[in-house]
Amino acid sequence: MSAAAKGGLEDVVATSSSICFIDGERGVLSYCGYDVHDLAQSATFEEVCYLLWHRRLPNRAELGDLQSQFAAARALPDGVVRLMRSLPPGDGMDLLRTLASALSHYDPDASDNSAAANYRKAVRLTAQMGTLVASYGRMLQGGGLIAPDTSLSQAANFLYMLKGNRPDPTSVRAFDIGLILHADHELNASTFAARVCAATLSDVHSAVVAGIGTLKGPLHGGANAEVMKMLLDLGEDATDDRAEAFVRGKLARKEKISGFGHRVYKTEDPRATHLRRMSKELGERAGHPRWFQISQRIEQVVTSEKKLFPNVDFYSASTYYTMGIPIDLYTPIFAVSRVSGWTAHILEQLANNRLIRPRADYVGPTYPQRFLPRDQR
Ligand SMILES: CC(=O)SCCNC(=O)CCNC(=O)[C@H](O)C(C)(C)COP(=O)(O)OP(=O)(O)OC[C@H]1O[C@@H](n2cnc3c(N)ncnc32)[C@H](O)[C@@H]1OP(=O)(O)O
Ligand SMILES: O=C([O-])CC(=O)C(=O)O
Repeated sequence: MSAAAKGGLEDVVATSSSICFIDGERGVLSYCGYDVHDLAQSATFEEVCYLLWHRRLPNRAELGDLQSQFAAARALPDGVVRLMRSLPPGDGMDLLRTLASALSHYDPDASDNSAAANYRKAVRLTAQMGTLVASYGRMLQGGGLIAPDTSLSQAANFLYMLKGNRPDPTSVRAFDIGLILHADHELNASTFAARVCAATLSDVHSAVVAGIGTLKGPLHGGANAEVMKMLLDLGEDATDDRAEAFVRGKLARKEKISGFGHRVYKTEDPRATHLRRMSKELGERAGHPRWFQISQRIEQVVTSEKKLFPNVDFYSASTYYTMGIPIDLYTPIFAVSRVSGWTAHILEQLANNRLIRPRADYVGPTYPQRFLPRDQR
C-alpha cells in the first residue's frame, strides 16, 4: 500500500528546512546542527529559541537582548485576562487556543506581516504563552493571578507564576530542560499544520493557533496527559506485577499505550533519555519514587512485547507530576515550548513561500453520476 493510501504521509518529504534534523534509526535529534543532548546538558531555553529563529547560538549581548524582550512581553493585555476569567472551565488546550487567538487582537504588529514584525510576534507569543498557561494553572488551583517577574528566565518565571513562590534551582533547571527538549521536532503534525496555515499568507497568530489545535490530540502532544491518567488509574501504590498485568491487558485488547511509539524514531527517542533521568531524580527528591518505578516497569513490558520505545510524552508525565504541576497543564506546557519551533518554521516558510496543497487519490463513486431530481432519488 502506498504512503498516500495509508493516509499518514509517512516518509514523504514535504519541504526542506534548516531548523531540525532527526535520524530515526540512530535516535539522533539536532537543532540547527546542535545535538539535543548537548543542548539539554548546557543550554537554556532562551538560547534554544534564538538558535531556532536565527540558526546560530547567541553571544552574551544577543542573549541578554532576547531575555529583555521576553521579560518585556510577558504581561498579558487586560482584555485577554478578562476573557480568560470569563470562559467556562474546560480543557487547557481549548483555553490556550482561544486566548492565543485573542492575543492577535492586541498585538501592536497585528496588521503588519513583514518579516521584522513576524519575528517580533514570534518573540511576543513565546513570552506570552508561558504567562497564559501559568495563569490558567493558578485559576485551576483557585489562586489569584500572579504578575510575571521580569528578572526571571522563562522557566523560572513560569514556575513562579504557577506556584506563587520562588522556585528552587533544581526545579527550574528540570523545567528548562523540558522546554529545550520540546522546542522543535521537524515536521511533526502541529508544525506541519502551522506551516500549511502560514503558507496561505494568513498570519503568525493563526498559524500558531493551528499548531495548538493540532498538538492537542492524544496521538500527538495530548499523550503526556494520557500517560499520567494511566499512571493514576494504576495508583502510586501499584506493585510492579500489577503494572505489568495492567499493560499486558491493554496490549491484549489491542489498546495503544500512550507515550510509546513514534512515526520517525525506530529506537529510543533521545528526549526520553533525559526525561527518564529527571523522572527518577525528581521523584526520589519529592519522596514519590513509585511513579518512576511504575513507569519503568511499563516501559520494560511495552518494549519487550511490542518493540516500541517511550517517546517524549512518556516520562514527561511523571516528571511534571512530581514537580506538582496539574495534569491539565501538561499539553499546554508542551505548547509553551513548541511555540518557539512553530514560529521558527512559520518564519522559514514565509521566507521562501509557496502554497502547500497536495492532491488526494480519488476513490469515490465513478464520474459522471447522473444527477436525478429530488423526488427520483
Ligand atoms: C510528541 C508526540 O507526538 S510523540 C507521540 C505521542 N503519541 C502517543 O504516545 C500515542 C501512542 N502512540 C501512537 O499512537 C503511535 O505510536 C503514533 C501515532 C505516535 C505513531 O504511530 P504510527 O507511525 O502512525 O504507527 P501506527 O499507529 O500505525 O502503529 C503501528 C503499529 O504499532 C502499534 N502501536 C503503535 N503505537 C502503539 C502504542 N503506543 N501502543 C501499542 N501499540 C502501538 C499499532 O497498534 C500498530 O499495530 P498493528 O500494525 O498491529 O495494527
Ligand atoms: O515528531 C513527531 O511526529 C512528534 C514528536 O515527537 C514531536 O512533535 O515532538
